Amino acid sequence: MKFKIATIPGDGIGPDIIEQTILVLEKIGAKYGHQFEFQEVLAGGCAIDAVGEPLPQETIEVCKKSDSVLLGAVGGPKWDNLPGNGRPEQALLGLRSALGLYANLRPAVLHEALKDACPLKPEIIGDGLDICVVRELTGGIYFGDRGRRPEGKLGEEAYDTEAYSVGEVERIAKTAFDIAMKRNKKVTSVDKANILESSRLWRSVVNEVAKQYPEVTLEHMYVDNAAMQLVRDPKQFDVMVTTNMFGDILSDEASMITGSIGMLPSASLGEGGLGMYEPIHGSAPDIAGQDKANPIATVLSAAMMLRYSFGLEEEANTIEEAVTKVLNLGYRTGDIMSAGMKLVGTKGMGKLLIDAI
Ligand SMILES: NC(=O)c1ccc[n+]([C@@H]2O[C@H](COP(=O)([O-])OP(=O)(O)OC[C@H]3O[C@@H](n4cnc5c(N)ncnc54)[C@H](O)[C@@H]3O)[C@@H](O)[C@H]2O)c1
Ligand SMILES: CC(C)[C@H](C(=O)O)[C@@H](O)C(=O)O
Ligand SMILES: [Mg+2]
Repeated sequence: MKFKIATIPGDGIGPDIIEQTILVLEKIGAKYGHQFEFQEVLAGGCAIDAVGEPLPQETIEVCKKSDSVLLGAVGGPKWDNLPGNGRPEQALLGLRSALGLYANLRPAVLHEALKDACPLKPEIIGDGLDICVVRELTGGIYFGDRGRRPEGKLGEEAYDTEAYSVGEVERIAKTAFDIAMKRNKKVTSVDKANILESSRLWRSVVNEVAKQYPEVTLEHMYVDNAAMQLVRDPKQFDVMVTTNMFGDILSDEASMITGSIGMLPSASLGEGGLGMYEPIHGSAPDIAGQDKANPIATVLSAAMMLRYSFGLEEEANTIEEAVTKVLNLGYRTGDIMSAGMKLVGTKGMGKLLIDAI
């Protein structure tokens, strides 16, 4: 089969990890007889430098005409002093919103071979850890009214607003329950309903949606407690569903369950088949262009693309099995390195994965 993939390397380590992921996809294409057609487009800081804006219209058009989007990362210190709405990170929000990608799936799975890289105690890890964070992605405080008042005057204040509609909560709750039905049938909804009105609405809508899923156990948890419980007893979680900002923070925390933020992939999905796939980490300016970045989170995001956008389950499994195989052989990038293991760079890890496929 033939698939069109828009690629957005972006900034920092983005080009390093996307290069390896494209090579992995090409290998999958050769093995299974698929043709992946890649079209690279600009977004983020590199787009600001090239054309003066973080998200050129052409990028949105190319993404909309593609079968899916593969993104590296955007942002970096070079653009840190730009005003909020001109920053590289706005490209991400613009893409998520323009493509209607309201559901962000962030699976945190600890590979058996990486138990040593996980900072949690062996008795907490037990026989392994596997949590799926379902993050609402096109609403909440990221997209609410914001500004300064009175602008530029003495005593100026700044504000950001969190707002959620019933429909927005309903659809992300359904996504979470559907995923839980295919996993261990437990949903933990994370909010701050002891303070926020938007969270009180969130909680009541999640309770309503839960009635359609009698087999799933629903639990509500305040976000501060959830942050603590993720470290104290992560095994209590199966699917965690939460707001845009809480999901951003909790998924970085959950990434340590996997051993490193360089291991955690994501899929951003909407109503149609078009999805955007990206690692949850950022552009890691401290290691950019040094052949040090772990490409596995991006490679695993490509596996999610094959599964969710293209329906290529076997091909997705092949990528995931290749990751497991290479880790079992003892190869590690710096972020997941531990005693006695073999250190490789971004390119070396990419080559090992391709050979394993
Ligand atoms: N999706 C995205 O494009 C995205 C996500 C998060 C942050 N950002 C942006 O990235 C920039 C840097 O942000 P930050 O430093 O807060 O977060 P970051 O995720 O880029 O880096 C945090 C730490 O994790 C390490 N790290 C991240 N990915 C890694 C990988 N694949 N392999 C090995 N180590 C890795 C980095 O070296 C750094 O020490 C900022 O401009 C931020 O806005 C972009
Ligand atoms: C860079 C930033 C806008 C982005 C977010 O907060 O959504 C990132 O942290 C992520 O997790 O994808
Ligand atoms: Mg984040």
